[in-house]
Amino acid sequence: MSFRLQPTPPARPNRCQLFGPGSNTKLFAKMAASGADVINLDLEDSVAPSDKDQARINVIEAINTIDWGTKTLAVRINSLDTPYWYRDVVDLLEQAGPRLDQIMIPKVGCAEDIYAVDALVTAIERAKGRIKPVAFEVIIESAAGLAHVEAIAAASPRLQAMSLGAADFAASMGMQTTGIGGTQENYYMLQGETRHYADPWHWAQTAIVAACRTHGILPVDGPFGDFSDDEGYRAQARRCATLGMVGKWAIHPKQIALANEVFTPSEAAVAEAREILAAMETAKAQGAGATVYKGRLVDIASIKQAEVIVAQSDLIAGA
Ligand SMILES: CC(C)(COP(=O)(O)OP(=O)(O)OC[C@H]1O[C@@H](n2cnc3c(N)ncnc32)[C@H](O)[C@@H]1OP(=O)(O)O)[C@@H](O)C(=O)NCCC(=O)NCCSC(=O)C[C@H](O)C(=O)O
Ligand SMILES: [Mg+2]
Repeated sequence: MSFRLQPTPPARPNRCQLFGPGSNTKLFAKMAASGADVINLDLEDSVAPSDKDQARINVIEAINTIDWGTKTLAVRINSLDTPYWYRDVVDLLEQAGPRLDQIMIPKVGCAEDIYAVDALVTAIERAKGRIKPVAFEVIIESAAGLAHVEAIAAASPRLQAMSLGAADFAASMGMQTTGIGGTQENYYMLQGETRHYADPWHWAQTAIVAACRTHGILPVDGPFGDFSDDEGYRAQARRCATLGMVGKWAIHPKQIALANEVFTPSEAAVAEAREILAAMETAKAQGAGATVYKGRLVDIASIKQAEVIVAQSDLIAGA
């Protein structure tokens, strides 16, 4: 371990991020009443170019007038290769009230993208006397984004969360698929006649988790497009939770409960983690750094592992 301690990410629940197009005002109240921890009002790819201006107006009005409870409230702006993004930032920062928590920056390719948005946001906050600094979340969804993921994670103290955007990522990488997340038909190894399916998103997710954990940011998995496939969503979410991600997007309300279920540690997992902590307390009192729990080794590293589970559970219980 480096002598530098690993920073802790923001202590807020981020199990499910529910998306809705900024052009579809009928969804806003339903999103506010949902069980999602984070709301992402979208100005980007779910909004047609002809609707961009109106969507921006809708979103600002919704931020200022709807009761969003204790949810983290975020807006996905347009990407830096479009003519829309600066107007998104200016209007949001000038016209949306303090209830706006976060701006999500899509298609980030390098740390300088964050620097550019940070400079604009900082200038407007100073000019307008905004007290609460707006946080950032970013989407890694291009080859460049993944190649520069660690520098991006280090780019601004505003950065709180980072997601993998499977659709744009697949396109940027030239992947032969139109699926958004999940199992891919041609990604398998052959053993005799049997196909063993592997996970083509795994390496990108792992790189994101490592960058996030290095810099105290919440790692999140992005969309799962087939919202008729609950078990497919669950399977991908479980793999992400196992890898260290804290949550996943929902692009339809039926995915919210699935995300909350997977990213809330089960009672059994929490009970086991507490038993490991107790076993290690007993071991330490006897001068031992390792002991046996249910027939397997537990040692000082097991304390940290168990503390991760207990901390996740406490965070959600206290939210
Ligand atoms: C996908 C949808 C267009 C489907 O909408 P719809 O046909 O209306 O679905 P249903 O009829 O099944 O809806 C049932 C009820 O649920 C409400 N609803 C639907 N969607 C939402 C929502 N997002 N939030 C809250 N409530 C919602 C309907 O109004 C129905 O209500 P009721 O009539 O009262 O029963 C639609 O779900 C949708 O627009 N989803 C969000 C799409 C989106 O935001 N996409 C952007 C994120 S994904 C992305 O950008 C890719 C990423 O960047 C990458 O690169 O990977
Ligand atoms: Mg995208």
